Amino acid sequence: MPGRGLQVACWRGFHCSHTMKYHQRAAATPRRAIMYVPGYDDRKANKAATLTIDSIVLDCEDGVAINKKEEARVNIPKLLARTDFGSKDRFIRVNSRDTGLTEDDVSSILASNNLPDGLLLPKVNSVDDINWFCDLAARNGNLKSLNRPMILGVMVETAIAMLNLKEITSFKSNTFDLQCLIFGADDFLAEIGASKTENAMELMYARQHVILHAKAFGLQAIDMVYNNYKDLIGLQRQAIEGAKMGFTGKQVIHPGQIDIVQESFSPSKEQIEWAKALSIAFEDHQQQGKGAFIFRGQMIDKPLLLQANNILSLINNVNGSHTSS
Ligand SMILES: CC(=O)SCCNC(=O)CCNC(=O)[C@H](O)C(C)(C)COP(=O)(O)OP(=O)(O)OC[C@H]1O[C@@H](n2cnc3c(N)ncnc32)[C@H](O)[C@@H]1OP(=O)(O)O
Ligand SMILES: O=CC(=O)O
Ligand SMILES: [Mg+2]
Repeated sequence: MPGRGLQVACWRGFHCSHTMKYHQRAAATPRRAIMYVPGYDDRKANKAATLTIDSIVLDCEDGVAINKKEEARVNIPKLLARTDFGSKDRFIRVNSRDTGLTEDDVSSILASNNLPDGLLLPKVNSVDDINWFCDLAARNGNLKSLNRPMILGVMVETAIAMLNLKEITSFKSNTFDLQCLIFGADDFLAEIGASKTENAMELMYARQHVILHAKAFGLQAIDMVYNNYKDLIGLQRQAIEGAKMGFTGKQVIHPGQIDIVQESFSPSKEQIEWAKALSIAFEDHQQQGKGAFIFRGQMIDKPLLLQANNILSLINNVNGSHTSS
């Protein structure tokens, strides 16, 4: 798994040191693009295995018709057993609590010896939904066989979830490691009765709200799906916008979206060069006793160093995940 050693170490550190702050627990594993693959669809799963992507989500939820739910939940453990997905993070998205289908998903998927790296819980409305799911999984699943906590991604896609984000993002558990907060924009639009516009201005507040809470609690923030999968220019515009806003990755639905999204969430060569040069200049000026100085025509002080550090740690994580694959 990409960066798995570091990730486990971080988690252990989190539970050993109660003084560690939330913002220090962010996962080192890059999840720039996470792609949904319907859980019953072997052809798409086999295709996904050949692609260069950070994470895949084997889906039991909305990518799967109601009459295919059983097929998906039975097929996914078999897929995990026989398919080499390389260094990709393998998530499973179960059905949400309100559907009454989660219990069957959990007993089929987590009773298997072929567990995924992580689980996505959709349509979470409150921390109670997460506690309910974790209890269910602990009772019915094979989680004790893992020598690490199960990674958890929580999808927020309702108005009430937005109001409850603080308690949702502060969720902690011994068996689950909440790492990602994922914005389900399509369900959110339906819930609030809005229509998607070209520049998605109707979603700006919710997107920022998700980023704010994810970052306050050290979680990865994953941006919305771009449905018009043949429009690569629009995809790139929205992906770059999301990256600039502070999202760490984006959900994708088609292989054609992967490269653009992963590139949009990776620092450019120019940014890396800038960050390295700035770090050196900052250190030199610190030694001269200067907290603020001019670098390439701009005033630099500590916040700019922290921004440069973000770029350097992202590229380290991306490179680390590729060398360990
Ligand atoms: C709001 C939400 O919840 S989003 C999540 C729920 N939605 C989904 O999961 C949708 C996932 N995506 C898909 O099902 C499909 O990409 C569709 C329906 C959008 C388009 O399907 P198609 O028209 O069949 O795609 P297309 O013919 O362009 O596929 C090209 C190749 O990519 C593969 N492919 C397409 N989508 C995927 C995918 N999601 N994962 C893996 N492979 C895929 C196809 O199998 C095909 O490969 P192959 O011919 O070598 O086997
Ligand atoms: O599940 C994703 C969404 O956009 O809704
Ligand atoms: Mg949804």
